[in-house]
Amino acid sequence: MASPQKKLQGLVAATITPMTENGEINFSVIGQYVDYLVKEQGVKNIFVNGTTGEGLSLSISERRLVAEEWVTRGKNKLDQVVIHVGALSLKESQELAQHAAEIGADGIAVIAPFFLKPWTKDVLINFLKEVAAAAPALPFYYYHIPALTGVKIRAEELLNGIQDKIPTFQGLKFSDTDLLDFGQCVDQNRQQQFAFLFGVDEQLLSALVMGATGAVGSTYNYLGKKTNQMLEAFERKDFSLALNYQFCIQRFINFVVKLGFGVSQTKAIMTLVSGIPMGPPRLPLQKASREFTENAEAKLKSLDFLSFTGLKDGNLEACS
Ligand SMILES: CC(=O)N[C@@H]([C@@H](O)[C@H](O)[C@H](O)CO)[C@@H](O)CC(=O)C(=O)O
Repeated sequence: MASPQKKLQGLVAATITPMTENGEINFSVIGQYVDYLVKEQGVKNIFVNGTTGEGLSLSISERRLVAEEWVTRGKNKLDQVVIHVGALSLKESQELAQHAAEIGADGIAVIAPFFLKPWTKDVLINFLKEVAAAAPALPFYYYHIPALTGVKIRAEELLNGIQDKIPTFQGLKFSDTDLLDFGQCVDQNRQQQFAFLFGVDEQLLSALVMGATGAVGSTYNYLGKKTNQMLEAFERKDFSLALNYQFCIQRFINFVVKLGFGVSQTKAIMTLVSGIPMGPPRLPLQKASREFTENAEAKLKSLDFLSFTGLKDGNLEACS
């Protein structure tokens, strides 16, 4: 089992769950997917069964199998595999947490239950604590994504004294645009060694300034290399170059957001960029349209984000 002291940092790809055309999980491409992330994108951490992975649309047995496959295929290749084990049922969440520990995952993350919701910090902490206790040797991350869960308890409030209640608490995955809340999470916990993982890829540079120690996101599946260049520029304090990279990434995200962007579109883009078939999403999501994919491809080419395009000369938007 992985050491709880190993801090999760840098880019973490929120993995897609590959599916076949008839909606079954396509386990056969996960090994290839690991190699692609490591070799082509320079991304060595993954976040499995989260939003991008359609974790809440999978059955519990599917989630167990997907987690197992990523851990097995990632062995000696990936640095860390974090499994999202959030569920509406505390029992299911605990089962998944225990399973993650058994298979040798490096950490677990949990979202707030979003149907019958916790309305106060203390109730949410009690839920998270019960899940974390099912995997007492695994680092625990709270996955804050209020726009999707509808649970608006501020992360700053939640983090106040959290390690007294959840000794394995190791960090926050913050998928929200409230940089006041995020900044205060960092500022008020400077004495702790928490990981502060930002989850809004198009705003990562601002979060780095606020003290983010890493990032979890869908675009790191196919823009990991570009984003790593931004992280390197930031690390070297070349802020102007870092901003160039962020703007370039924003140009792409802004473009696809206007077309309608979500998990289905992420699957289509990843298939296009990596050549690995990600398949359709599961209902209630709908497959991305052909028109979306064609437009996204043209934009990727114009930004020189597709390594095989060879269009450099004509490419006005390409980043430095
Ligand atoms: C709402 C959503 O899906 N947000 C993404 C972002 O990576 C997002 O796709 C990106 O910032 C583009 O908007 C991640 O925060 C989700 C994520 O990390 C996950 O799949 O668990």
